Amino acid sequence: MILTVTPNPAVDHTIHFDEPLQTGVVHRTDDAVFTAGGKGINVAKYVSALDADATASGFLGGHFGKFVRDRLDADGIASDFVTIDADTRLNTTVLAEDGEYKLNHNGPQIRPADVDELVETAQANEPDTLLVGGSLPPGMSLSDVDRLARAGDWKIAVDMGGEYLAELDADYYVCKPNRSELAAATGRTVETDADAVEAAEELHARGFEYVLASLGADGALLVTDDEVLSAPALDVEVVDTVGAGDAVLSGFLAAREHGLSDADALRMGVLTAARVVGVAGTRVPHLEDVLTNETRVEVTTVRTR
Ligand SMILES: O=P(O)(O)OC[C@@]1(O)O[C@H](CO)[C@@H](O)[C@@H]1O
Repeated sequence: MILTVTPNPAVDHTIHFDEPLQTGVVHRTDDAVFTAGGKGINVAKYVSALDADATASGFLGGHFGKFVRDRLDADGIASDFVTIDADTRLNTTVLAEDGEYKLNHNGPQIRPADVDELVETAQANEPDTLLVGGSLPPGMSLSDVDRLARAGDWKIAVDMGGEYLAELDADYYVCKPNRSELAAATGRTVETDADAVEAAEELHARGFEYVLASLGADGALLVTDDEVLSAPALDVEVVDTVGAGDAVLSGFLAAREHGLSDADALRMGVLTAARVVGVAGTRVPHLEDVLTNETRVEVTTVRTR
């Protein structure tokens, strides 16, 4: 079972305008979607849709926390959250004619006792893989993530910003940086595919067993102990890119739960992301047939190591 820990969940509010945004103007629309979000929660939703066993955990509080909990229940996603006194946040994505605006709140204050309860919750669930996804709310530090990593006999995956990846200390199974997170984690400039490979290999050398880099329209890379694999992105219509990186990691983790190879896990990541970018916000698209019925993505070996 995969336990996904989202320290900083959110109600994701995705709102669409057919015009460019302007200051001093009231823009109005009928097109708004509210979903339960936060990177770990998205992974729980996508992994469950990929027929792997997942439970969502983390901190929830207030009305938005109740919304997230109720939505997960309604969608049949197992959950085991720590209830906090402060309010879970609301994150807004504005899709306008002039682009995609992402507005994220830093989140509620977490107390040391909340972290203790989270560690106990993780231990009680006895997952074989524990994923920590997304930003850390005020009051929670990277040493708390290392503590979670060491608190049980599980493989630990992280879907966190590059500035976090640079500082983590425990032994990690997999991390999933995007291009800018690769740059932030390594201090390198990451523009070309070759730059991405070198930065991902540097992270692997720092102790991540797998580095799964999501590169948007350029697909994804997987660095393993033995090789560097690459998979192109599918050419699909993009509604928005929210949750795309979470989808790449979800495909990878679900494939590992199903006992698939490294190449198939990378392929499943890219195929899952191709479906997720086609729906608004972090809604879950149809994913059951992702590996069997989809055009096969050709995975190539960039280099053996
Ligand atoms: O502020 P964070 O924790 O870095 O990111 C949170 C978030 O933007 O990421 C998800 C998409 O990946 C959304 O569901 C959510 O709103």
